[in-house]
Formats: sequence, structure tokens, C-alpha cells
Amino acid sequence: MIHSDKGTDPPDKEDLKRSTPSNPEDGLSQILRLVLQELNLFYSRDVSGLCLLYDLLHSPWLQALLKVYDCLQEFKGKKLLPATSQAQALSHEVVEMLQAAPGSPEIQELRQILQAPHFKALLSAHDTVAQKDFEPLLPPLPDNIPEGEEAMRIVCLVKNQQPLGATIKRHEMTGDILVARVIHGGLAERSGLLYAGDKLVEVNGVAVEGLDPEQVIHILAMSRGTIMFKVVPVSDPPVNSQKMVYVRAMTEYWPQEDPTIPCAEAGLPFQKGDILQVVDQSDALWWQARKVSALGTCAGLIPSSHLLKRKQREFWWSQPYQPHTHLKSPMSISMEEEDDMKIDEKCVEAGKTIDEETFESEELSEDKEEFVGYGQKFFIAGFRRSMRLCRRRSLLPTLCCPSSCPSAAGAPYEEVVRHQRCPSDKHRLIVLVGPSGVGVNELRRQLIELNPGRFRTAVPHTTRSKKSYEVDGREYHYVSKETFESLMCSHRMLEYGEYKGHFYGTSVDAVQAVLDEGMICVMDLEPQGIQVARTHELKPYVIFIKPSNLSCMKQSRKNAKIITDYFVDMKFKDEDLQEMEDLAQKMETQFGQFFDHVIVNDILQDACAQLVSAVQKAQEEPQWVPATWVSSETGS
Ligand SMILES: Nc1ncnc2c1ncn2[C@@H]1O[C@H](COP(=O)(O)OP(=O)(O)OP(=O)(O)O)[C@@H](O)[C@H]1O
Repeated sequence: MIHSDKGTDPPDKEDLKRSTPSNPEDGLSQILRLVLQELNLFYSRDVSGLCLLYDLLHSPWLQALLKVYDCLQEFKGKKLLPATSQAQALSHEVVEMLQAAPGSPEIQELRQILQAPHFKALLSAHDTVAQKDFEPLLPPLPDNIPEGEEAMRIVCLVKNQQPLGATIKRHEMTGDILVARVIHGGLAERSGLLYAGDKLVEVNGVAVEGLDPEQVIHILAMSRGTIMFKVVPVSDPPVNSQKMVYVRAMTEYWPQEDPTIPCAEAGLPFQKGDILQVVDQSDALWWQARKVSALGTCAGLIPSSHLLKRKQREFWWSQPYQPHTHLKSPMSISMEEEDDMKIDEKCVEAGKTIDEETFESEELSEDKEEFVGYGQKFFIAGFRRSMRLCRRRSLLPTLCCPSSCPSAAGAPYEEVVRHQRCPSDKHRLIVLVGPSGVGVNELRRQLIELNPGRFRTAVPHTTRSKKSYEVDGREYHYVSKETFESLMCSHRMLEYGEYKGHFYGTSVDAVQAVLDEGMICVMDLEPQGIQVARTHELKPYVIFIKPSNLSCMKQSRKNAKIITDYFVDMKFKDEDLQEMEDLAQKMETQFGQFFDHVIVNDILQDACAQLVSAVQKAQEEPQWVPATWVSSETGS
């Protein structure tokens, strides 16, 4: 019973009495219910530490739990033996007896239960286990093995639908057929009887001497059921002492299109961004791996990092020369190419006169920059027209496709670890990426407005002069050209561009300032900026905002407008939507390996809900991140 100095009544004595295990009616769930009830009481009372401990140790439910624990421990030590290994036969007998017995509803019900197919299957499984009847029936070993022959091992494998999980090769000097590799998780490996280096002598009684590996494979392919190998065991069976590593594929790989793979069927196809568990790197050229999304499966062959890099280089040199294509939105390119004359025409068409002052002040409608939430007035920086138009002219070096350009290609695999952010750590930076006009800024704004106390955007820098109504550090950080250039040169700018003769950009420090305040920083970046942001200090979580299909977009963007250089926002034309789709595809092809999450922005409300949930998961659930982000933390 729990005593306390003050507070509510102790729990019902009868309840506690009933909770002791001496009362056989009690279930464990009853005890646990009482535990929870009492813990609730602890919470609601101001109990001193000593009393709490005293009460806790004397509480009947703790005693009851300990008794349950003891029983379980005792039970664990006991070796379970089946009461009978003939349960099926016994059930038959009972059914026959019941048939002769006078009919009563109970007897009828029992007969039905015993004859139900799933119950029969259960008894059959029970007897199989009780009789330890697990092994497949293997043919007897041949008894005419000549004496004095090399030490041989006879291996019988029962081939079901699955492949054998081993590859063979011919020894260059001796011509012997050897087991080249045994695939992890495959039939051969699970048997524990075949090793890389074993020499094949016979397969199903057929001598393999003088045969090509392809002929041996043909014999194997034709075999059904049990396959018998006669092998000369390798003197030193290889021991796999390597540690398992996880990698993110930074490129794609299709074994069926690779003529150099030792066995295309054993290859593991993968796409950019797939997380692979590499189980064997003992071979310099071909590793063994499986996808984390299918860990129960047999491993497959993938090119080693070194080999894949070489393949990328060879592929690149075999391609006709193509100047690097920019990942600029055709919408923005076409606008850049327009001459002033045309811009003037557009402005006249739109019934506006050019108001340079309005334009320079970059005024958006007030509700886009300021809003009232939580009884407070909030100002959202980073949404200004110049900043957004300037982003389209990003000065970051435009990356070419890492998989096809040897100079830009990084490692084809990036080692990753599963990392969970500690609640006391700074939040991860949330980066939104998407083709111009897809709704990156709309979603960003909606997210911030949803909870301005939790989400914020970084305040950008500019070299243009401050307007009278602006506040330094609110709309922008106003800096000199020299300061801006020094930030650029010291790689402290995550993105930057030039617009109407002024620099605009967002610095690492501006992002850090938001994170230091314990808030979640949400920014939008051009995809070529992702790699700059991928540092252990920011640990960005990249969300790709993707347009839905054309017909849906036509419907959902009927009233939407894109910002342009022409002082007025313009309605989407069909070509704009098509360009957006094409650009999204290019972005996915070139930068898909960096996307942690993809959201299709069709119905705005749904996309916003998905964004909220993705951001929460990024902060609160384990995610795959580059191993260097975590090792540099533990190292520091
Ligand atoms: N799901 C949606 N349904 C309807 N309209 C949308 C949706 N998403 C965005 N919009 C509208 O589309 C227009 C363009 O969106 P937004 O300004 O966010 O583009 P963006 O991706 O930030 O591109 P950029 O900044 O490069 O112009 C805006 O008028 C926005 O309100």
C-alpha cells in the first residue's frame, strides 16, 4: 500500500489485493493497469524522494511484477518438450470417437474445430517440429569414392525457386573451374558448405574438367531439386571479418546493361539515392550489397567504388562533347533574354506604367511580408522579389551531372549512418528545392505562418542600400560589396546572385543565427546549392517539391501567378507548366541523390500537410545522414 504525506486517496485496497499473483483470476494486464494507476498518483502528488522509494518498494504491484518476472525466468530455463509428437494421429482418433458419440452441440463444435483445415495444418506443423523433421531428404552419398583421391567434399543442395547464390570462374593457369564467390544470404552461403576458391570436380555426376564455365552454368540451370557437387575444398576458406557499411548510391546502376559484370542475374540494380547495406568488400572490383528496403533478401553484386568511378569516367569520354547544360528554368532564361523593349511592351500591355521606385522597393503586398499570428505581428524575411529573381540567376557554379562528368563526379557511394537528432541538439536545416513556380515559396510561407515561433527563414544579405522604411537585419543584412565578396570567397554564402547591379545571398551565419535560437530554419535553394549546404553544422534535410501531372497543374494553377521581371506577376501559360515539368525531371535526374523527401504539390493544403509531417520526421525520427556529419561530431 502506498503512503503519502498529502494528496489524494490511495488506490482501492480491494484492487491491490486482487492484483497479487496468488489470485489466479488475475491477469498480467490487470497488474499493469494498476501500475499505471499508481504511477499517475505519484505524478499528481508532491511526494518526497524517500517516501516515494519506500512506497514503491512496498507496493503490491511491484511485488507482483517481480513474481511474474521470476516465473518467466524459471520458465526460460526449462527445456520445452512436446507432450506428444503424434498430435495429428491423436486428433484423427478423437474425431472418430466423436462420430460414434451421441450428438450434442458441444461434441459437434469440437468435431468442427478438429476438422478445420487451419487446425489440421497447425497440428501437422506441431508434429513436424516435435519430430525434428526439418531436413530435406538427401540421396545417400556415393560409396565408390576411390581411395587416395584428393580430399573431396560432397555437397548436396536442394534448389527451390531461388538461385544457388554462387558464381564460378575458370582459373587462368590451371583451367580449373572454381567457385568465384558465394553470395551473402544465398542458398550456397546458408548451407555453409561451399566457399570461394573451392574447386568443382563434378556437378550431378558430370565431370566438369575441360568444360567452360558457361557449360557448367547450363548444367546447373537445367537441374531441378537436389544438386550434388563434388568439390576439392579450398585450403584456407575465406573469413569475412569486414564490418557492414551503409552507403547512399550517388549514381544509378543497371547490371543487365553492364557487359563486364561476372553474372548479370546476380547483380543488384539501384537508383540514385538508394541506401545500400554493403556486406562484402573483399573483392576489389565487385562488392556484395542489399537494399535497406529489402534486407531479408539475398545480396547482389555491385561495382566497387573504384570500379564504378572508372565506369563513369569511361562512359563520359565515350559521349560526344556537350557543353554543360544549365539547370535554369526556361521561364527565367527566356526572361533574361528578352530585351528592354519587350519588357516595356509587356508593361504597357499589362496596363501599367513603369514605376522604377515601386520596383526598386521590391514591395510585395503587405500580407506577404507581415502577418498577425499568436496575437503578435510577424515579419517574414527572405521572400522579396529581388531576392527571388536573383536566385534564378544564382552565381553558384552550375554543376553538371555528377554521374556523367568525371571532373565533377564525387565518390559514387557516400557512406551513411542512421542518425537521430538529440532533443538538445540544434534543429536540422530544412531546404526546399523545386523548379521555379512550383510553389516552393508558397509552401515555405505557409509553414512559417503555421507556427512562426518554431519556423523561420534566414535573413539574406544584400549590397543595395537600405530604404528609409527598412530595418537592418529584418528585410536584409545591408553590407558593402567588399564584405559580401569576402563572405563569398570564404565559402560562407550558401547561395548568391546578382540582380540589377547588386548582390543578394544567404549566408551560413544567417542560417546558424536562426538555429541558435532553437528554431527550425526553412530556406529555398537552387539545387546546385545543396552540396554547399551539406555540412555537419547544418545537417540539411532536403525536400524536393515536384509538380504534379500537366492536367492536374492546369486545374490547380488556374488562378496562380508567377513573379516576373515585368513589375507584374503573370498567370501560368501551358508552356510554363510544361517547362516546369521538364525542369523538375532534369532536377531529379541530376540531383535526386540528395533529396531526402519528395512532395508532389498538387492540392496546396495536402502538400502543406505533407511538408509539416516531413519536417517533423526530419527533426524527430532517425534518418540516413553522411557518416562524416556524425564522426566529425564525435571527433570534436
Ligand atoms: N498547390 C498549389 N495550388 C495552387 N496554386 C499554387 C500551389 N502552389 C503554389 N501555387 C501558386 O503558384 C504561384 C507560384 O508559386 P511560388 O511563388 O511559391 O513559386 P516558387 O516555386 O517559389 O517559384 P519562384 O520563387 O522561383 O518564382 C503562386 O501564386 C502560388 O500561390
